[in-house]
Amino acid sequence: HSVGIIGAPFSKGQPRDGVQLGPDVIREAGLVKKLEGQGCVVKDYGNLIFEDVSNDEPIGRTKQPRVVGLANKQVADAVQRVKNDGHTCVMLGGDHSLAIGSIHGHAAYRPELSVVWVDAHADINTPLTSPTGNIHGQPMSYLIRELCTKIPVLPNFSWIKPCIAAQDVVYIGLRDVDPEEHHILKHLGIKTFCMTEVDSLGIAKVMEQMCDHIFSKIKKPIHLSYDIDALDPSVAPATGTPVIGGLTYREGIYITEYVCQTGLLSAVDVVEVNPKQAKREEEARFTANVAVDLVLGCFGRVREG
Ligand SMILES: CN[C@](CCCC[B-](O)(O)O)(CCN1CCCCC1)C(=O)O
Ligand SMILES: [Mn+2]
Ligand SMILES: [Mn+2]
Ligand SMILES: [Mn+2]
Repeated sequence: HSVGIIGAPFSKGQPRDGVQLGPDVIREAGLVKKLEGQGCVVKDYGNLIFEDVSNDEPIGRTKQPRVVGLANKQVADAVQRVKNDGHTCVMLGGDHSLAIGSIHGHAAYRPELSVVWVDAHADINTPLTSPTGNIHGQPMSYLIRELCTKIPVLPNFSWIKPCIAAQDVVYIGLRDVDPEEHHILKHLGIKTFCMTEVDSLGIAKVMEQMCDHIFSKIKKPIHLSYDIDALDPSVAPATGTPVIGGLTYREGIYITEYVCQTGLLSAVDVVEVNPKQAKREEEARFTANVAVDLVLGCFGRVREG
């Protein structure tokens, strides 16, 4: 595997300080050395440098639109460049608003994508349905073609062209979905495997049925967007919006191993690691180590040795 890593130290899609430290704590947990140790060729493109935007007043309830729009344009260009250079792209967040740029840049390189969204949350609020105005709860609404009529004009967002079809999206791990989001998921008929289905089917069947769904027509490259809060807080405590009843470490890793063996993984985001949300230092380190293990699973680490 040839891997290109981009660090995106960005936090303005949500209100809690610390998630901008995610890329460096994940690197400090040995990501590059461990990938090389399992035979990957790794190019670390370093961290993007995000300019601040002064007077970034909310538009309606939507917070920090200008700095989020600007940052995601940089992410989109960087991801497209990593793909053009021939690597599978690993984007280290930073908050989940960064998926706007990551998926947009990936789709610019490969227009036909399937998106596997692993998260406690659906992140599909529109600016008008969001209860918080935090854009990390909204990224999918800017990307899914069928929602384009629901998105108001926002400063620094005009470059974004919806690039994903609802039928090419699958969710795994949902357990904290806002009512308006649930309406959107149902209305668009988006395939979801919430935690109830993970329990009733088991993770192996979930992955089989997920692939049946996204590969039902043609096999498209996979964009895996992995929010660390999909995992149970006992496994990944250092994150901004923890929700109990999450994926076990084994289920979380199984998802990455399964996606790896499809041979179709083209880009992966690992987001919402926030060391400052940990009660103790070792919780931050533990969460970073789990994030590293998820990436290793994406690139061929098998637990049998
Ligand atoms: C579920 N939607 C939330 C959370 C989004 C999490 C983003 B992620 O990237 O971490 O997945 C929360 C909305 N609730 C907050 C508490 C009161 C009820 C609404 C939102 O702010 O939209
Ligand atoms: Mn998320
Ligand atoms: Mn989440
Ligand atoms: Mn469901």
